[in-house]
Amino acid sequence: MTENLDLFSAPAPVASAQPAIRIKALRDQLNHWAHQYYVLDEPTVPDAEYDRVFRELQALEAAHPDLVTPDSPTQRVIGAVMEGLAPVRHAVPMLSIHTETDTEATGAQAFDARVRRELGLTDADPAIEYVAEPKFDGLAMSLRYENGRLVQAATRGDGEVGEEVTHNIRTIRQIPLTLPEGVPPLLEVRGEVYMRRADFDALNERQREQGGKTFVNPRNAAAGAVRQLDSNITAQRPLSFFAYGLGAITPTGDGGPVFRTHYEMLQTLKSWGFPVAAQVQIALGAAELVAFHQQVGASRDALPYDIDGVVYKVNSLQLQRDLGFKTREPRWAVAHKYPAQEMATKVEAIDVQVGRTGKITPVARLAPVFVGGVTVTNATLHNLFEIRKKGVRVGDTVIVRRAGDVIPEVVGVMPGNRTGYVPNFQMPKACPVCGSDVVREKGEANHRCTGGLFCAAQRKEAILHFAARRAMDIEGLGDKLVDQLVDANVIRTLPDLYRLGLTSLIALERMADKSARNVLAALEKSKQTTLPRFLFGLGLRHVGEATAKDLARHFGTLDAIMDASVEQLLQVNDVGPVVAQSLHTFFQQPHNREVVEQLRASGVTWPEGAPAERAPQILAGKTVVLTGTLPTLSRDAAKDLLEAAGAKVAGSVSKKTSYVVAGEEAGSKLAKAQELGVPVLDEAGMLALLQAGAAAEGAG
Ligand SMILES: NC(=O)c1ccc[n+]([C@@H]2O[C@H](COP(=O)([O-])OP(=O)(O)OC[C@H]3O[C@@H](n4cnc5c(N)ncnc54)[C@H](O)[C@@H]3O)[C@@H](O)[C@H]2O)c1
Ligand SMILES: [Zn+2]
Repeated sequence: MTENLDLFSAPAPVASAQPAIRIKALRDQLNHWAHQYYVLDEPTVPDAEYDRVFRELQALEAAHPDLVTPDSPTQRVIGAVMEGLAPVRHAVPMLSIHTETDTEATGAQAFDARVRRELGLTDADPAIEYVAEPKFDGLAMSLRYENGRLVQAATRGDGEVGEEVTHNIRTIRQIPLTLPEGVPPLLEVRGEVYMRRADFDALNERQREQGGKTFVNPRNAAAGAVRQLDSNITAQRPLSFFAYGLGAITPTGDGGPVFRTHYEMLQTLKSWGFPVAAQVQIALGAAELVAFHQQVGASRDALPYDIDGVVYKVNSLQLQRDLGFKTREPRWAVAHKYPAQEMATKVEAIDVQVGRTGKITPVARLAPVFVGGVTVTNATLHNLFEIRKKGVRVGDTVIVRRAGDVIPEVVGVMPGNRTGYVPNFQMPKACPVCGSDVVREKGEANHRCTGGLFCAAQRKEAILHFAARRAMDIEGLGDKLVDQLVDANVIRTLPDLYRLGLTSLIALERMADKSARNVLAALEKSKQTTLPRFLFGLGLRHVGEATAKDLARHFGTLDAIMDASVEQLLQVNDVGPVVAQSLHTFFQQPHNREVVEQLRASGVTWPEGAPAERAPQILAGKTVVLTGTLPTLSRDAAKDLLEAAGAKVAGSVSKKTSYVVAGEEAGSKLAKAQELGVPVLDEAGMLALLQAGAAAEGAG
């Protein structure tokens, strides 16, 4: 391997000196990589590197035809049969496709010119009709149907002999198991098994969370899934299929050819229930092939699956027969690639980034590399475990993948490129943005900053959460305004919200005087709240509305919660070790306590109660109806308070109603209460009742 890699990094001088030696070295290298790629489903170099070495070998062999041997990778389809899978001899060989490496226009023109020359056409003859298709990045599959039933599915293997994978292919829902009546008695449909990008990302995310093996790319994941011995594993890997051709076929009826053109064949396969890509289209002459290449290239990122190029095929099946085959590829088709989605480059440093929810993501700073159509200088390493598993260290040459709009990631390390000792990457102990402790919870793969409210990286998300309807309910404080406030550095921590003045608001772009006043009024109103809302609003990890209520009921006061030990927190309903530890860590951070104190100092307040066991259930068994708009409390906040005191909050007034709490524009419910003689309270009256009742109960 080391010897191979020396060659890989310093090809030129050897090449000129000893073509025979160089040719042998290149073949060994390609065979080695192909074994990892096709047999082990574990490529160790990007396709672009493989292709580059492949082209070098092709060029050398072209210059020294006497050195060409039939076993050269340029002369045969590479592949093998995995142990445990039965070999299948293909009735019609499954070939490769010649790759046109020229630029957009010249690639298609070169192919068209070659086809015309081989068919003996002159400039006077009309343009040739082609079918242009996406080149799906998966693995080739041959599906054999006898009398309309799927009887065998086989991989390409070395083109002559593939692997039987029928048991696995049956788990793919897109592949019909039976065909409509009237199909040829023997029919081999060929196409590509692939994995959609979203399915691939979800699969890897799942693997990452469970600490399992992640896959380098969708092609690799699909190949691995298809070549399983246990079809239960395949069934858990979401695979898809596109049909693009035929193998053996017995003609129906009169024995004449079943199809005249490739396009007609694809349309028929579609009508029989096979997925055929919507992009497939007829193209007349080189010009339309070029247009197709451009058009599909422009929409490549938007496709839900990876393609590595497009394929041009002569449409007429008669012309295809006339053109025939070379050793490893048909003369009537060519693949025209796009810029690679995986490239090799060097890791110059590893930094960390703090996300909006505090997640700390290690990021590789890269030597700039052109991949997936853009220049990439950063790629995610996901988390510490992924770094360890892949063995990435600073200075390594790594494989970077950028497909679609997905953020670039490091998928692996090129083997054998490290020359000296390089220390392993370590997670920082303190958040690089705010300096708070960085922790990793038990059973979690990700590290997080505990800075929460204090951490600038988490500020926007934290403010939006705090202002949410179910939290502090600050009307008018939405996405755009929060972006503006944080970007202009007007708000750095939550307490800054309550320091907002008219001038600083109006200074913001597109902020009218009226809306500024509304925001200030909403802020003022939000100060009267409840403990569960306040707790929920702090956006503590794992503390949703229900947990916030449980905590408030159990401890009664915020101070009791902040000072609680992990053991004490564990006493609360539904609070497990993870939540207890996370809460405890949060309130141990001086920054977080300070934020809470400042909020209280700016006037945020709530009625505090006693711990749950002695909670004053002064309204136990009473029904209360809320109606109209209260001056300071929102409906939800008032409801929380009443329920905490044991009341049932009902929607309509009846004889059984104990109290009606009425605000402005109370309307018919107020009238009904007066009619039935039910006591009516305003907000102040309600609060007085709750406090007086609590005091009386506490004394008694
Ligand atoms: N990274 C590595 O180590 C490594 C090793 C070996 C090979 N490779 C890669 O494998 C590829 C070489 O493979 P190949 O010789 O199998 O050829 P190929 O994969 O480039 O082309 C032939 C294949 O294209 C597929 N295909 C997709 N869409 C198609 C369509 N519409 N019509 C027909 N066929 C379509 C079929 O599966 C067919 O077998 C190269 O891309 C190479 O980089 C990589
Ligand atoms: Zn931080």
